[in-house]
Amino acid sequence: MTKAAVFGTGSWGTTFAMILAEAGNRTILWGRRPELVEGIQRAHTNLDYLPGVALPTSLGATTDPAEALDGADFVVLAVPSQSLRLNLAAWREHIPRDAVLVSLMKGVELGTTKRMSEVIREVAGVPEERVAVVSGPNLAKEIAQRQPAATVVACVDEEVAARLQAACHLPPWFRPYTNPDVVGVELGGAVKNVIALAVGVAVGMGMGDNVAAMLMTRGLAEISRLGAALGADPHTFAGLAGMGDLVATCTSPLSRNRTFGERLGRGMTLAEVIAATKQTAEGVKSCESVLALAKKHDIEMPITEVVVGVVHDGMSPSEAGMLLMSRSPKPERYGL
Ligand SMILES: NC(=O)c1ccc[n+]([C@@H]2O[C@H](COP(=O)([O-])OP(=O)(O)OC[C@H]3O[C@@H](n4cnc5c(N)ncnc54)[C@H](O)[C@@H]3O)[C@@H](O)[C@H]2O)c1
Ligand SMILES: O=P(O)(O)OC[C@H](O)CO
Repeated sequence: MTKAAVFGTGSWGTTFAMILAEAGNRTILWGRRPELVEGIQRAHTNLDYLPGVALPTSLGATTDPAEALDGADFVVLAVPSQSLRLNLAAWREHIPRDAVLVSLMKGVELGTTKRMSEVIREVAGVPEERVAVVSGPNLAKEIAQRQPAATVVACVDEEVAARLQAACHLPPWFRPYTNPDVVGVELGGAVKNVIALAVGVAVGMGMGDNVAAMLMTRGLAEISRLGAALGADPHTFAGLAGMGDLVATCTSPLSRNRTFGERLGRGMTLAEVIAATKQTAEGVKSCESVLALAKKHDIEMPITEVVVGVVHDGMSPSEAGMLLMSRSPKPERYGL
């Protein structure tokens, strides 16, 4: 039987572990906090991240990385992006030689501007054929409540992608598609969080659907421009990991990124919003690394730029709106 070790007992790590367990894989969750791990083992609940959700009784949990990794075929990583490097360095000695490392994370590393699959390859010392990414319109809470969802499993090795697809295919609940375009799938997931912050700010300011549609569409243009510079397949951005995830995240009140932006748009200070945010809103940190990555490749990302301004540099939401709307007029496909 295939074994999956899932690192991170947050909302998505736990939900994806539920899928893997119910799809018939021997699945174990690694978590930092003994009381949370004990709740999963004994009461089959994760009260902090998925209250009211009954976890499969077959789903194991441990605080010991060596126990989680022993005999694992898939090592699934679902910790906050900025913590991956340090965590993985502590786990790597226990990772089985042939295991496939799977990123569920949607961020870009600060400082290095590396995507999560790049960090994994570097820290674990594994070739790209053994690194996969899962990304798509996957709001964890909806999936944990057993609403249907689809996702994308990306790996340059199509046989590995197909194996992971089979491992997490759970009809009629969870439907994974494969895609060899790791760069595009990963970028779609990371950059949509930045655009969701922008949409949230606009919603918080009382703006309507025209503004949200404008930001989403021009946001997709930013994602596509950056993707083209990094060698992604442009078709990926029209798919689930591109437009699909952008729409889900920018329109759902369940999105932590959109909610974060909405609070800023309503006039809360950054410190107040951070204090009110209990879970990971990756775009808050990744907006800076995405912008740095864009600058490295000489790509214009005006929405990302004002998100960095509002979140980190004291720019007011109305100033950000003014800046975007006062840019020189251009053909729609400018820069694409
Ligand atoms: N929640 C979703 O709907 C969803 C869906 C798809 C992808 N993702 C992505 O999955 C990743 C994980 O998100 P999540 O929603 O599960 O986050 P979460 O905020 O719900 O949980 C984060 C988990 O990481 C742990 N953690 C926090 N800091 C840590 C550290 N320094 N070292 C180790 N563990 C640490 C927390 O205790 C918690 O278990 C993110 O990159 C997110 O963008 C989330
Ligand atoms: O809650 P968010 O904003 O982190 O978004 C969650 C998922 O990435 C949606 O696919």
